[in-house]
Amino acid sequence: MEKVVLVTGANSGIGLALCERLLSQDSELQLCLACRNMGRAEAARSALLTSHPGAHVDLLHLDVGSVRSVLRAAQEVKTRYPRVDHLYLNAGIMPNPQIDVKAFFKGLFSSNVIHMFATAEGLLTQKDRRNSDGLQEVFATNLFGHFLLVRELEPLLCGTERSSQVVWTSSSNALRSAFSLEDLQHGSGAEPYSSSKYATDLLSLALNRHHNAQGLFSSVICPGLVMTNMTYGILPSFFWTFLMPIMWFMDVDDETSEALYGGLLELEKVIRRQITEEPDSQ
Ligand SMILES: NC(=O)C1=CN([C@@H]2O[C@H](COP(=O)(O)OP(=O)(O)OC[C@H]3O[C@@H](n4cnc5c(N)ncnc54)[C@H](OP(=O)(O)O)[C@@H]3O)[C@@H](O)[C@H]2O)C=CC1
Ligand SMILES: CC(C)CCC[C@@H](C)[C@H]1CC[C@H]2C3=C(CC[C@]12C)[C@@]1(C)CCC(=O)C[C@@H]1CC3
Repeated sequence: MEKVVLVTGANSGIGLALCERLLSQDSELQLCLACRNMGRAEAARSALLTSHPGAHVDLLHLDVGSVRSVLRAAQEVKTRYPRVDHLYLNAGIMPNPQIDVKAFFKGLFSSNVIHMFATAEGLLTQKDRRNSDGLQEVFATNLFGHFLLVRELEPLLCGTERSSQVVWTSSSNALRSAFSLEDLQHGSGAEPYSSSKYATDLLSLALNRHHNAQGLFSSVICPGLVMTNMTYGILPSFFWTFLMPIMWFMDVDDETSEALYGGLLELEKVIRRQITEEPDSQ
């Protein structure tokens, strides 16, 4: 049976790249691009069909920052599909980002430099505002609209014979220090993005607690630093050209992960030898 996969914010950046990858891995799936800007959604669909002719790619209008739009879109999904196998909650915004240049140069010469480049902690603030539903826009878009979508699609995600996966695009910029239960929407702080991403991580945990028994499994991913409209909104592209080599230099993960892999293979050899040489104690 064809898998039904729905991706929010699928018309650009990470969402569109994800759709490309999904179709490369399974050309049979029914892919639904859930987007706010339908012009860009059409263009994304054409691009996907050019690289994957014959693929099944649908469009759905969804503004995750609007409660009415989420309810309407969820209703539409229920009429179109019998279930949703994978739900990628990827749409996100970081409005009016400001960089604290002083903190950046201070961090550059501190022992905290890698952490600063990896998480942007202490570097970034945003200017948020209330939307027409009376919610803080970053919270509404990055978290609450998606929460509502999951709630509305529960019948298609839970209780079916197969399990379903909900995957959130979170961030290394998810900061506990930015989040408060007393101010869920981060109306009074200057780090709504970090707060919304930390809340995303918490919500994913809670969804597992509430829904694993019904076959819904939630997880978060952090894509690292990716050049998209979001990052080009933080600094203009020529800046990134200069910064990228430093970013690669800072990225120790590949090397460390390879070293870990090698270490584990060595340990595996030792352990295997040990259990074949030692008599079973039981
Ligand atoms: N780039 C990076 O380095 C990182 C990004 N992320 C996360 O990745 C996700 C994707 O961002 P990225 O690809 O970088 O940036 P882009 O700006 O390229 O993509 C954001 C996507 O979200 C959509 N979107 C924004 N607001 C809404 C809305 N109200 N309703 C529906 N869709 C909406 C945009 O569509 P539209 O055309 O309508 O604007 C666009 O498709 C975000 O959640 C972001 O926080 C996480 C870590 C790092
Ligand atoms: C002042 C300038 C010369 C240099 C500033 C560097 C910063 C622009 C970047 C350093 C770490 C980056 C980062 C992000 C944005 C750009 C930096 C702050 C993200 C917050 C982008 C979106 C995410 O979700 C996570 C990223 C973490 C690292």
